[in-house]
Amino acid sequence: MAQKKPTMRRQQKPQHNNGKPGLIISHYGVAVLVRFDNGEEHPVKVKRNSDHVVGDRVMVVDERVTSLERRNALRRRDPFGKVRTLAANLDLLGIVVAVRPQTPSGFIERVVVAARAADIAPLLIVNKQDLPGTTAFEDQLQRDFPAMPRLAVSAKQGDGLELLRHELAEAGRSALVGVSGSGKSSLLNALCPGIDLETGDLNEEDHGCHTTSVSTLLALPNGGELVDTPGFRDFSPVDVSSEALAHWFPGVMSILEEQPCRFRNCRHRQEPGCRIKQAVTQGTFSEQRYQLYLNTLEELEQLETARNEGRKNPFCR
Ligand SMILES: Nc1nc2c(ncn2[C@@H]2O[C@H](COP(=O)(O)OP(=O)(O)OP(=O)(O)O)[C@@H](O)[C@H]2O)c(=O)[nH]1
Ligand SMILES: [Zn+2]
Repeated sequence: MAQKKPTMRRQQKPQHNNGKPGLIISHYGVAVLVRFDNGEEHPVKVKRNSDHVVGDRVMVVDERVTSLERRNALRRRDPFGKVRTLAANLDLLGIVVAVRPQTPSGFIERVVVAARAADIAPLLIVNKQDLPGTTAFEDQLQRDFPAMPRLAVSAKQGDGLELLRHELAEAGRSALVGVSGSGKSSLLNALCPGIDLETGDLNEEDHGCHTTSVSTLLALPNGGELVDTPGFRDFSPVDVSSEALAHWFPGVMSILEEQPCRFRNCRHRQEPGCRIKQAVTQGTFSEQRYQLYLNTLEELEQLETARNEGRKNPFCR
């Protein structure tokens, strides 16, 4: 069948009314840098609390940015209860940890839950291999997260970077998360020589120190893209239903695959015949991790109750 000829009106429509498709590659708080599909890059103003993030496919019409539908997004609740989107359309999430500064207990578990629930593959990146104490730290990670893919690197000395480059190229689009000072910016600088991201001298007293203020998407020389996000000390997942939590929580499924709980909808609290409670009693699931599971479950249930009652996020201060 002959193709319908485009009308004159369509042909004459000015470019800016049609909108220009692109990708957000940097976020500056009040503006985003968009790489348009024609290769041009321009900053475009956005409202300070707009939900546009790095990795968003966008349409820009008359200097107004509209984010298109996301495949996924990494979101967390900040310490004030506000939901923050960190990046969109990710394939892999690198969780950067190091022997110093210590990653707070539960941080990795909660990031893993958020990543898995958003269909983003988590990868533990153990940085600062050059520091003493790393071997013992790695042994602990192996005991705590036996099923998690893990890579040992040193941004400073270059160890493991070839393998990391390969993983990132294979993955597609990745983001790095980790506590402040774990070395995310240093890793980006090492992987992308010449970008010169600001790195901070570690101040042991100032746990809240931030050296990264802008989130950026970088094209890696060997393939793949990487988003740098600011560091934070806690990671509270938001896009996980309380019912699904156990499914994503590290260490739970391997127990339930051996033998499930008596009740299919068991939340692993006080239900009779609960395999997770049993595993805690037998010492095969740590009491500390179980507490973390219960706390996260409680938080997610509170969020759901508030949502169902049309109330505001109960954690907002
Ligand atoms: N010894 C050693 N120090 C490192 C390594 N990687 C990073 N550092 C140091 O750790 C400190 C923090 O590094 P950054 O790259 O700024 O950490 P960050 O995770 O980006 O921190 P935020 O931007 O605050 O989130 C700096 O003093 C780095 O020089 C490493 O492999 N070995
Ligand atoms: Zn159970």
